[in-house]
Amino acid sequence: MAEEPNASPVPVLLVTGALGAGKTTVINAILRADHGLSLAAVVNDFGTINIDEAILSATGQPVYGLRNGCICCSLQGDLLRTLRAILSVRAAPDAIVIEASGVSDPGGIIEALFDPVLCGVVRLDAVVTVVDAEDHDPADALWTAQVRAADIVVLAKTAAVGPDGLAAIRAILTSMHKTLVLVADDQGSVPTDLLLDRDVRHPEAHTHDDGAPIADGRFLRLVWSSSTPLCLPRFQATVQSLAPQLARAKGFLSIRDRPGQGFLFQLVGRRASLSPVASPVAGTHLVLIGRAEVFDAARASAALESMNDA
Ligand SMILES: Nc1nc2c(ncn2[C@@H]2O[C@H](COP(=O)(O)OP(=O)(O)OP(=O)(O)O)[C@@H](O)[C@H]2O)c(=O)[nH]1
Repeated sequence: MAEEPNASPVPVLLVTGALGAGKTTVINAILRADHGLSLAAVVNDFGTINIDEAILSATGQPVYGLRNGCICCSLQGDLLRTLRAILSVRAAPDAIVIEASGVSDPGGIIEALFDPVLCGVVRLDAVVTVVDAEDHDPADALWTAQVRAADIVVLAKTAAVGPDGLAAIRAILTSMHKTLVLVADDQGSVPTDLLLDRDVRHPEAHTHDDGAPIADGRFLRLVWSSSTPLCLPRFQATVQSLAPQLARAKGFLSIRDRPGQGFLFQLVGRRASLSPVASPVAGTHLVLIGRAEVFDAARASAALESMNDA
């Protein structure tokens, strides 16, 4: 592969959901959105004609089609080959969006992404499950598997259901412990700040962005940086105290007891992780996205600052 040995793994957004739920529509909106990132999409139609590939190619971002199979089983080898091809171009994309076919259990794809060859060069960032607000079957095992795998649920076709219908599907998702639920508009648009890495990969764009509203004011973004290496237990305690207010958080950390080693921190839904990164990290740079109704950006910023108190 052509990428530099020390480059950080390219984040992968895995988009899953039932047949016809609205996955391609959502990916189309992600590829077209004004985030300034270069993306590549991998689509997996369960048929011989790759319609999704044709639709998404019109976005101008590179699209790679996997034909006539199902990534979760027979196409795993093809997925690995395709990801390697994407990463072998001179400038690797900022992120890769993979559309699973509607008949896929995302477990197989998630497993494929942890392939020993791939896991140093790509990193599963989030599983996004698109749910048709009008037409869904919570008794269906595949639907349940797709929703259970989700870090983020995107509700599509909500205009077709009234407030009661929306409340009903929200109640089902809440009972499945899905806390991060976004509502797509008719064009499939959702706030890409919650899905993509822009703030972390291009931090210079948001250094003075404390509590800025995003996504029609439903979320607030806080960017916090520090040149002082963090004390890990204090960081963990602070994140734990803030987590109930947060929809998403991520960033690069340097930790006092691990000089020279950078870490990537991720919080999505209820899942938090800290993983070492190959490239060196200068200081700490965090992006927190909180739910506007509960998130106090000033207090969160003060809590983060106090981690550096002697
Ligand atoms: N009215 C309405 N139609 C939608 C919305 N999202 C998707 N659709 C329509 O629903 C149909 C299926 O949408 P796709 O985005 O192709 O769904 P998909 O999940 O990619 O479908 P498969 O790849 O076949 O599994 C298309 O006709 C879309 O135009 C929405 O929010 N509102």
